[in-house]
Amino acid sequence: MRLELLTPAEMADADRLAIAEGPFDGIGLMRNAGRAVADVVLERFPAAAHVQVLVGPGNNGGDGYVAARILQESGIAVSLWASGTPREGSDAAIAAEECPLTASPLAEFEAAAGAVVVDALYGAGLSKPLSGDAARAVTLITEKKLKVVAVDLPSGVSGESGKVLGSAFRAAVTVTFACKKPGHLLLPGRDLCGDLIVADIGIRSSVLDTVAGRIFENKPPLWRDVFPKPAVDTHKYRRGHAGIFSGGPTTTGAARLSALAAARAGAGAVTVFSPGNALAVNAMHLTSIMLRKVDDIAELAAVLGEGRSSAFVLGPGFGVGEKARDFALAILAAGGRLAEAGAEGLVLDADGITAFRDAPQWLFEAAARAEAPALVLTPHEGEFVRLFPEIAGKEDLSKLGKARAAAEAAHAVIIYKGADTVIAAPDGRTAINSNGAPWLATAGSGDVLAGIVAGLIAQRMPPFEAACAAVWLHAEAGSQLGPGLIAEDLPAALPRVIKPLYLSPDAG
Ligand SMILES: NC(=O)C1=CN([C@@H]2O[C@H](COP(=O)(O)OP(=O)(O)OC[C@H]3O[C@@H](n4cnc5c(N)ncnc54)[C@H](O)[C@@H]3O)[C@@H](O)[C@H]2O)[C@@H](O)CC1
Ligand SMILES: Nc1ncnc2c1ncn2[C@@H]1O[C@H](COP(=O)(O)OP(=O)(O)O)[C@@H](O)[C@H]1O
Ligand SMILES: [K+]
Repeated sequence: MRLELLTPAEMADADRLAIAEGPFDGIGLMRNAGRAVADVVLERFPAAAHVQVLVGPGNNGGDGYVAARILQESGIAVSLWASGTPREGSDAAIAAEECPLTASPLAEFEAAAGAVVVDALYGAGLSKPLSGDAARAVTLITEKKLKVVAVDLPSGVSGESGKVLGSAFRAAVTVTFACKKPGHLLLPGRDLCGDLIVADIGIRSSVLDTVAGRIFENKPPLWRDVFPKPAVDTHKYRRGHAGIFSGGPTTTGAARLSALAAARAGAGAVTVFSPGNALAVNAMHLTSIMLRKVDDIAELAAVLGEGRSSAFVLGPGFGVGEKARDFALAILAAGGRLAEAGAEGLVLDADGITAFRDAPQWLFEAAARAEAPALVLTPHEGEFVRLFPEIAGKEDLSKLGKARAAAEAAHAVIIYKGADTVIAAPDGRTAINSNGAPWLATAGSGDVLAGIVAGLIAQRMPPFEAACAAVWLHAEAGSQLGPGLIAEDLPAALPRVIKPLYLSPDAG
C-alpha cells in the first residue's frame, strides 16, 4: 500500500497525467471509480432495497451517475437526486447520459427510511462551504440516520485539511481512488469518513510517483529501514545513551516515565539527571536507570563535556523558567563538541516548550546552527499556540500546514500531538499518524512519547524517522492496551509492539 498522501491539487495533476498516459481516458477512470463505489454498496449493504444517489455537477457527481447505473442494473431500486448539471462535453456529462435514471432536483430530496445513500455531491473539487440544498440533504440524512457511502470524501470535508466546510455527511464507508488524501486522516475528516477504502481505478503507480509530494501516512514502511537493530557484537554504549532531566522533589515522575520509555525503545543506557534535592526520591524508584546530580549549568556543562549522552529529554515535570531555557540552549550550543562523541538530539517537551513562550526566537536560532543537535519539539495544541502564535492563528492552514510551517520556522522536527498527530521535518517531509486511540489521552502519556523519541535518537535513528516511529509505537501500544491504560503501562507494552518490526517485513 502506498504511504504517500496526495493533496486534491496533486490528485488533479495525477488525473490529468493518467488520462494523458493511459491506459484509461477520463470517462474510463470514471467508470472504474463508479464501479468501485457500486461494488462497495453491494458488498457492505447486500440487503439494501433502496439506494438514494446524490450527484453534484463535477466529476464526483460523474462517479455517482456510474454507480447509480450499475446499482440499478444489479436489481436494486435506485433514486437519483442532482444538484446542477454536468458541464457539456465533460466526462460527467457522458456518465449522466449513460445513466438511464432521471434525476430529480436535490431541492426536492426526501430521505427515505431504510435507504442507503451514495454521496457523490462534491469530492476533491469542494470549493466553498456546503449550503442550500446540499446542507439540507445532510440534515435530513443525518436525522434519519441513513447509512452513507461517500464517493472520494464525504461532501463538505476538505480533502486538503480534513476540516468541515459548512456542514458535512458522516459516512459509514468512504471509497477513495488511487491513494489517500490528507483530509482522510486529519480530524474531523477521518472520523466522518467511516471505514476508508482505497480503490484502484487504473492510475499507474508511475503517475502517482511523479506527482507525489512529501506527505505520508505514518506507518512502519516509512521508517523501518532505519529502525535501530543491535548488531550481534554490540555493547550497551553502542546502543546509545539517553539523558533525561528531572524536575524537583515533587515533580520527578514525568522524567522517570520518559527514562523508562527511552530504555524500552532500545537505548543501551539511560540516566536521569536530577536536582540534588530530588536525588533521594528518584533513587527510590529507579533500578536499571542510572541517576546523577545536575543542579546547575556548571554541572550540566560537565555532563555535556563528557559526551556520553547522545539524546536528551528536557521538559517533563521540569518547571517553566530560566533554568529550562538555559539548559536547553546549553545542550543546543554544545552540539559541535558533542557531535564527535555522538550527541544527536534534544527532545523538548512540556515545560521545556512553555519556557520559551516569551522568547521562541532564542530557541529557533540555537537550533538553526549547523552543528546543533537535532531539536524535536512535541507540543500538544496548547503548547503549539505558545511557541507559534502566528502560525496557530492562521485559519486557512491545516494542522499539517501548521506543523510544516512550525518545523521550518523552528529548524526542528515538530510532533504536533493530538488524536491526529502530525510529524513535520524542516525539509518539508510530513507524516500524519492514524493508529492512535483515545485511551492515550491520560496524564504522563506525552512524557512516554518524548522518552521513546530520545531512546531512538540515542541509537542514531535520524530525527524525523525517530519521531515518526515513536509516535507510531506509542499509538500502537495505546491501541493495544485499550481501556484502563495509564501512562505507566506504555513503556512496558513497547516490547510487544517493537518485536514484530524485526520479525516480518509486513508488520504494521
Ligand atoms: N482523482 C481521480 O483520479 C479521479 C477523480 N474522480 C472524481 O473527481 C472528483 C473531483 O472532480 P471535480 O474536480 O470535478 O470536483 P467535484 O466534483 O468535487 O466538484 C466540482 C464542482 O462542484 C462545485 N462546487 C464545489 N464545492 C461546492 C459547494 N460547496 N457548493 C456548490 N458547488 C460546489 C464546483 O464549482 C465545481 O463545479 C473526485 O472527488 C472524484 O470523485 C473520478 O471521476 C475518477 C478519477
Ligand atoms: N484522542 C486521542 N487519540 C489518540 N491519541 C491521543 C488522543 N489524545 C491524546 N493523544 C496522545 O496522547 C499523548 C498526550 O500527550 P500530552 O498531551 O503531552 O499529555 P501529558 O502531558 O499528560 O503527558 C500525545 O501523544 C497525544 O497524541
Ligand atoms: K462526496
